[in-house]
Amino acid sequence: MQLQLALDLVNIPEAKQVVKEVEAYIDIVEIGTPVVINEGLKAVKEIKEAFPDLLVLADLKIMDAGGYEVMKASEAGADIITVLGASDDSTISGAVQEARKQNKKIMVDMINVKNIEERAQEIDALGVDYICVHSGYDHQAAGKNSFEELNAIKRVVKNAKTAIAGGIKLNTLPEVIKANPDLVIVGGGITGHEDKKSVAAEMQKLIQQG
Ligand SMILES: O=C(CO)[C@H](O)[C@H](O)COP(=O)(O)O
Repeated sequence: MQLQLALDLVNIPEAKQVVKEVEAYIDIVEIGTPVVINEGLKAVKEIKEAFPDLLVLADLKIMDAGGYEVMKASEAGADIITVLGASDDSTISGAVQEARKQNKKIMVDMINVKNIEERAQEIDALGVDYICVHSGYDHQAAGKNSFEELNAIKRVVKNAKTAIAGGIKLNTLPEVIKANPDLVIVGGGITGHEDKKSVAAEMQKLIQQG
């Protein structure tokens, strides 16, 4: 099981500072959608250049033109790029095709997908690398999480790795670990703390203990 740090509410210098603090305890660093909106793919490029040994995920949440957008994120240095599960199969296939050409990986974000098991099965057959259940900020504000959805996709996904994101904190991580996803994505659960290093270290320790 791997740990991904999601950076959403920072500019590029702040992002570099946070990654420097926790890099020993994370496997993947995510340049979140708000960072890409504010700073562009330059944020991906600068983080990859500063931390070449970390995998960098560009959370573009692609909804259309999958091939083209994956190509642009790949040029910026992204190792993994996100596409929305709600998008058309042709968009997801286009993204996968381009990712194969560029030696990159595709994560499908299932945010707001209703028929989660059926859609996860269809998406798994398209050859994506990760399928991620995700309670976005607006769902989190309504007190929701994706723990049940993780169990649901784990029942049907045969090829892709599974991931979970959305409001995961140190106190809820043990429940997530029990469901055994391949990847746990944490944003505010790390970045919201003064001592980010200790929280990331504790999370990595819990993950290693299984
Ligand atoms: O993609 C996102 C929001 O759309 C976030 O990166 C993801 O939800 C993880 O952040 P947090 O742990 O703070 O919820």
